[in-house]
Parts: sequence; C-alpha cells; structure tokens
Amino acid sequence: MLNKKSVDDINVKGKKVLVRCDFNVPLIDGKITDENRLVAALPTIKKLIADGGKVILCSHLGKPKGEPKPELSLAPVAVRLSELLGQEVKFAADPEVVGANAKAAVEAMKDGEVILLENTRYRAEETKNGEAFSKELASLCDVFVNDAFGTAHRAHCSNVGVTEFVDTAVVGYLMQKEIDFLGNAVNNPERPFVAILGGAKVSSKISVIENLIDKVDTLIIGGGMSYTFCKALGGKIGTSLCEDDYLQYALDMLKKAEEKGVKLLLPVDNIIGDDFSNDANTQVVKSGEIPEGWEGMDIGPDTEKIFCDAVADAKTVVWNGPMGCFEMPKFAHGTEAVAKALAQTDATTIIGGGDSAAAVNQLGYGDKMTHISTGGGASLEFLEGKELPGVAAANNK
Ligand SMILES: Nc1ncnc2c1ncn2[C@@H]1O[C@H](COP(=O)(O)OP(=O)(O)O)[C@@H](O)[C@H]1O
Ligand SMILES: O=C(OP(=O)(O)O)[C@H](O)COP(=O)(O)O
Repeated sequence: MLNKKSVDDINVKGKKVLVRCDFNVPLIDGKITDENRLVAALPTIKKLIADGGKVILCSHLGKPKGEPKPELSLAPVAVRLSELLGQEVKFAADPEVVGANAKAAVEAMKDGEVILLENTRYRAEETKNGEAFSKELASLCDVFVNDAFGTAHRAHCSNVGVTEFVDTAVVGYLMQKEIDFLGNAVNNPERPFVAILGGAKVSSKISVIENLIDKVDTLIIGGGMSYTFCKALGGKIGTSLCEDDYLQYALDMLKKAEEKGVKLLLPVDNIIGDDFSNDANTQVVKSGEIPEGWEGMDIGPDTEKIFCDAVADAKTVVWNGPMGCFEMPKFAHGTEAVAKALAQTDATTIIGGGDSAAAVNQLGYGDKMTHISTGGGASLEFLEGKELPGVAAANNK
C-alpha cells in the first residue's frame, strides 16, 4: 500500500482544495477523443464535493511552451467534466492561470463548487518547477491533492513545487489506485508472474527489462524490439527495426534470464512486409529467416500461440508495448491476440499506459482488464523501479 496521506486522511469542509489532475487528453477540433483520464479523475472530485470542499482543479494540456495557445485551452475539458459530474465545472479563463480572473473566481466559490484553472503550461515556469508559480498556485488553496498519475514522473510546479508552500499535500484515489496496482504486481505478484514487453525500441525499455528480470517468472519480448535479440542470436532480420548498439546487451539479458531461471520468450515466427505500409505484400517466415528487402511487422501465428499459452497459465500479467505495427490493420493481429488472451485469463492483468492501453481500449477489451494505467511515461518509469517525483512530494502517512 502507498505510504502517503490521501483524501481519506483530511477534512476539507469549507476549505479551498487545489487538485492536480492529468487532463492531458487528445483533442481534435476541440473535441475530446479519449476521455479515460477525465473519467478516472471523477472519484476524487466527487469525494471532495461530497465533503464540502471548494474544489479547484488544475492540469496541463499538450506542450504550449509557456505561452497561451487557444487550441490548448482546457475550456473543452470543463464542459465535458460538467457533463460527467452532473454538476457545473466553471472554467477560470485566465492566460496567467493564477491571474486576477482565477483569483476572483476562487474567492467567489461556495462549498461543494468546482472550478477548473487554465492550462498550467501557459506559464513558462511550470515545467521548470519555478518557485514563483509554485507559490501562486499554493496561495489559491488551503490543501493540495495530487491525483495526476500520468504526470507523476515530472517534477513541475503544479505537482511538486506547489507542495513546498502548502501545509497539507495528499494524493487522490486515482494516484493510490495506480500505485497500488502497479506496485502490487511488481513487488508482491501472485505467481506465475508474466511481463510482456513490446514496442519499437530496446533502448527505451532497457531499465524496465533490467528491473523486471529480477521479479518475473516469464518475460515475453515481442514487437520491434525483438529483432535486436534475433540478430544478436545470429538470425537474419532483413530491414527490420534493429539497434546494433544493443546486440551485446540483448545477449547479456538472455544469459541473465537463463542464470535466474526466468523463461525469456522471443518470437519464433513473424509476419513480414516488403514495405512499411498497410498495402505491403506479406508472408509468414520463421524468426531469423527474414529475406533481404523485407521487414518484421508483427509476430506470427506460432508465436501468438506460445505467448497466449504463457499468459493463460499466469496469475499476474503486466503488459507494455504492442507486438507489432498495430496502427496498420494488416499488422494488428498479434497485438489483438495478446489483448484477447489477457481478457480471457483469470490473472490480474495490468496494462501500462501509452500504445498498449490505446490498443486494448480500441479493440474493445478495456473492461476485461484488471487495471489500465492512465500514464504511459509514468507507468514505464514506475516499472523501471524509479521513484516518481509527483508521488514522493506528497505527505507521508
Ligand atoms: N515490428 C515493428 N516494427 C516497427 N515498429 C513497430 C514494430 N512493432 C511495434 N512497433 C511500433 O512500436 C510503437 C510503440 O512503441 P513504444 O512507444 O515503445 O510503445 P509504448 O507506447 O507502448 O511504450 C508503435 O507505434 C508500433 O507501431
Ligand atoms: O500524457 C502524458 O504522458 P504519456 O503520453 O507518457 O502518458 C502526461 O500527461 C505527461 O505529459 P508530458 O509527456 O507532456 O509531460
């Protein structure tokens, strides 16, 4: 369990509560195309409303780089949040975020009301964790709540700096839930514990591999990163994605897995294409036998079976990274097969955020997973065993 004070440990009646959420949602023409992060923030907001707090929400959105950019205003989030909450969320339009408008809006609040501040990254100090903006944010509130798991790997004013200038800084329910699920899976897993890693590059997952290899019973490596392992073992990989600087690393990991008695599963066959496109000609070949001019785009049918069988026997599964170029329908089969296998198992299934979370949701298996993280970078850093600054900054129990 997370050893941080939470919204259950404080009394917010009549108090101004600043809540840092991660409302960094995809927007197309002002329309929110994935509202999972808004839905995930509701339990904390509802609890604070029910307890009679004056709820002041804040978040970043995209990367406006310290300047007000109308297309990155949080105004559409206030509208959708009002609908989801069934209660008005007033938007404190203010290019300075904590300027005269926002201050006046906060002063006028009644108990149980909710307002949303403008995009914290309209201020250049935000991403530098500057003292002045941290103090301004702190001056708005009596109590600070951090529920922004997706941003917990950043040390910015609105999630870290602000905590230095408030007496009480606690975490919300989403933060608790994320850390409890990810933490339990990694540190106290019911066994067999299987980790599935995929995605494009070995280099971006090195620390995850190193942290998890000490903890798992089975490590499955698919996706673009598997071809570096295949080449290291002497296989022919054609024009597949490969990081030649990591060939020795791949061999070291294979050796380490063997020494530790960890089963490390690599693809035994691949779907290959003669072009990096959904119109490519395709064929299935054994791993290590990819002809020149062709590249590995997805895991093959025999690999699907091996990976899915490993998942079927598991009690805990953590998945980060797709098995192939799933954005192209022709090469989404492997990722879909793994998602389906996770949906069918009785194991505790945890999906690291980012592409794997998007894939699981798009394929319609979202409600079959035990937990889908709202943080891509944050869950990756957690799986690397790093302390997340946003969590560390909250008051200890
Ligand atoms: N065989 C492959 N060749 C090239 N790219 C791949 C391959 N398999 C997966 N990918 C790509 O990897 C990307 C995701 O990688 P990454 O960002 O590391 O994953 P995540 O976001 O889940 O952490 C996807 O865009 C996917 O198309
Ligand atoms: O969406 C986010 O990260 P993610 O895409 O890694 O999940 C977070 O809101 C952090 O955003 P940032 O990577 O611009 O600091």
